[in-house]
Amino acid sequence: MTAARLLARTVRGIEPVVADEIRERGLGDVEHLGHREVWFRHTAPGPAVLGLRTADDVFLVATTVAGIGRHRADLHGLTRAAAALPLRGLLSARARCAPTAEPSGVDVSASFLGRRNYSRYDLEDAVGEPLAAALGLPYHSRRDGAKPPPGGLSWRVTVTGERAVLALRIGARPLHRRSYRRASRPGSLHPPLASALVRLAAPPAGARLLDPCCGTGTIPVEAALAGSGLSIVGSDRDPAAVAAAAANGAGTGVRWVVADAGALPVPSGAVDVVVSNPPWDRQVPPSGALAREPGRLYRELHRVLRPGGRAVLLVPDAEAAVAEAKAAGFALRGRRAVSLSGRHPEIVELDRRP
Ligand SMILES: C[S@@+](CC[C@H](N)C(=O)[O-])C[C@H]1O[C@@H](n2cnc3c(N)ncnc32)[C@H](O)[C@@H]1O
Repeated sequence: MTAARLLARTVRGIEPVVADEIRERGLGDVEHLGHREVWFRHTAPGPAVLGLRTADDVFLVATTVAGIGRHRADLHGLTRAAAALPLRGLLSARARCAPTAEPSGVDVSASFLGRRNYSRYDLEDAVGEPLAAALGLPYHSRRDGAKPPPGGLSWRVTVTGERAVLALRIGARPLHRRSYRRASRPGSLHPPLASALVRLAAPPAGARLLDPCCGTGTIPVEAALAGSGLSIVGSDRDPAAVAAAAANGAGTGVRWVVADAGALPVPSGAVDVVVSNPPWDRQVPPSGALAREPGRLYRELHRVLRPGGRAVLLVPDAEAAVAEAKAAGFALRGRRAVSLSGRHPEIVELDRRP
């Protein structure tokens, strides 16, 4: 049996974390990592691929097409390739992963790097129209900001250099859209990134995990859903944020607390792992003790963590964070830059020195 090629898309900077999750869950053999992409293969992919928590979305690769330059005429090659796709095989592979009702239509989302003499909508139409015709379904263009109705077959075209990749989304909606998200607020963290932070912290089964600036609770909820029987507390100084977190985390067993991260109601050494994205200046400013004295966070984390405990934090200024963490008694284990919505924060991994 020929293996299906799959493509997981994610946040720039956490591709290796996604690759690890794919391997660990036995979802396939990782082939290579690209810009926001992880390519893998599986002989018979099943519904488990939709359980990937660190990916934004997962697709079946339909084909790759060379010779897609910067001229509009170059799109003809893509149109011919889309019209000739072996659709039956693709659709049955998708149905094995995600049994769905009869699709309502076809939609396409495209992206490319570099200057081109066509728009992303031209690219989408070049693929969407022949695909819809071959499938006997209506084509729902995204031109002028139109939103395709739910229940369609969603395709993705990515052009890098002169190579286009055409792929079919497996799930009915993007994986990053979590069904637990009832409440959102400014600064809510992208769930796959929250999940990646938890994986980097690698809490052992039954560990005590704390997010002292939990906002709407994305990190504690992702940690709870990862399912290794953790004992999790999410706290925040803002009661409205804690109420939102409690709504998002209903039924997860996470304990929610209103507290200032500079003076946590937690005994010394009572925490194994801290995972958090502390307040960012422009988005959600620090308040209370953290506004008066930013280094206070690291001293308080050092106090509540047991010796050898770990903190994984997403911070806007890694240089400043690492300096403060070292002064408080942490050792730097690693750091990696990520790109998200035009911003470039860093993940810093810290070990609490004994
Ligand atoms: C970037 S947001 C966290 C977002 C969160 N991860 C989510 O997904 O919603 C930072 C949070 O820090 C909180 N915060 C600001 N100052 C604080 C302090 N002194 N103690 C605890 N929380 C604080 C804010 O209320 C805000 O909810």
